[in-house]
Amino acid sequence: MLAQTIPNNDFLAYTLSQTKQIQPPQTFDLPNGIAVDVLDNGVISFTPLNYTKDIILSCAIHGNETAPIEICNQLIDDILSLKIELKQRVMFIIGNPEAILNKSRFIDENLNRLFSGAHSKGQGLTNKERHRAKALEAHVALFFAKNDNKQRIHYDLHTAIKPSKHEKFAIYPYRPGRSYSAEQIVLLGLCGVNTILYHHEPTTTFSYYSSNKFNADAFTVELGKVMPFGENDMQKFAATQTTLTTLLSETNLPQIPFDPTHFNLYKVARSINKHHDDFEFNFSHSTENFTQFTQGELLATEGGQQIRIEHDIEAIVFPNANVPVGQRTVLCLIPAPNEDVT
Ligand SMILES: O=C(O)CCC(=O)N[C@@H](CCC(=O)O)C(=O)O
Ligand SMILES: [Zn+2]
Repeated sequence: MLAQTIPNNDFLAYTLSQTKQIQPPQTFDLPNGIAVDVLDNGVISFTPLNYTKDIILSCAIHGNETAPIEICNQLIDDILSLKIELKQRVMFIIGNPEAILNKSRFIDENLNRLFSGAHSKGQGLTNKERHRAKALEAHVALFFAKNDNKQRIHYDLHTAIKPSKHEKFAIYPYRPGRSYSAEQIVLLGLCGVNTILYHHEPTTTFSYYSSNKFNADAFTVELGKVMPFGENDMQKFAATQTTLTTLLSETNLPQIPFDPTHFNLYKVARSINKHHDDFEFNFSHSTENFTQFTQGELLATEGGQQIRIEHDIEAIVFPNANVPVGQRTVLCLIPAPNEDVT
């Protein structure tokens, strides 16, 4: 039965084989009593009899970010083949299967700019990413709706286009009125993620959607640099894989106090959006994420205007001039050692 449903327990291969002809939702039980629901193409949930957390692990919101896909597919295989004794309810999402097949970040539009209803604004539901964003929002809403007394967690796993001075880092979505979670930052640290960026405003990303709409402990987690399938050094992700396994298979997590000196803590000072087609950075294409600039330095030009560094020192992340007008070209960061973490 199981072998027929997901051959070789390879959910990625199964998902990629289904992009043209999507099967209706399927439900079955594992021999250890875990209920498995294949809810949509690339969406699968596992429900143990008793649990305390509702966890979402998503990957391939950008189709060419392969390491997170390999990590999630391995975790799914480990659950299906009973190597992991699952103690928490979990839903895995392979975000954009068609972009995976196309080996590209997206097909028509950046999926991670289409959440919190952005899919239906402006031009409306006119392409596959817009439909997918709407469908994924519904899956998240249904998954989290089942319980309102469990801890909700969503790690949206990515890899970055540029190399980074801090290889692994997480974006903590804007959450006014809620302190940051020490337990979660410590857990990210165990994943090898020792750099945190506190976002300063609402966004249309997947992690912000889960954080804002469902009070989830949600993060965009950047695990390294984008590589094609077969070129990821999986040793670099061993701590992440082990810690996510612990998250899924333990009832109680290790109690480690949060020590801010173990982390690089930044907050977003500003997000620089593109206003003109001629937007250009004043630094080389090979500049790494977290490169620092000093006050007054010229960062970029567009429409005859100069954009300069405003604070004493700002570090940049995700520079990308090749985005549509209106979208983010870069985030400028300043140190944030004293945010409210409890
Ligand atoms: O390396 C890059 O330029 C982009 C990597 C990436 O996909 N990052 C996410 C961050 C989302 C967030 O700000 O939470 C994205 O740009 O969608
Ligand atoms: Zn990404």
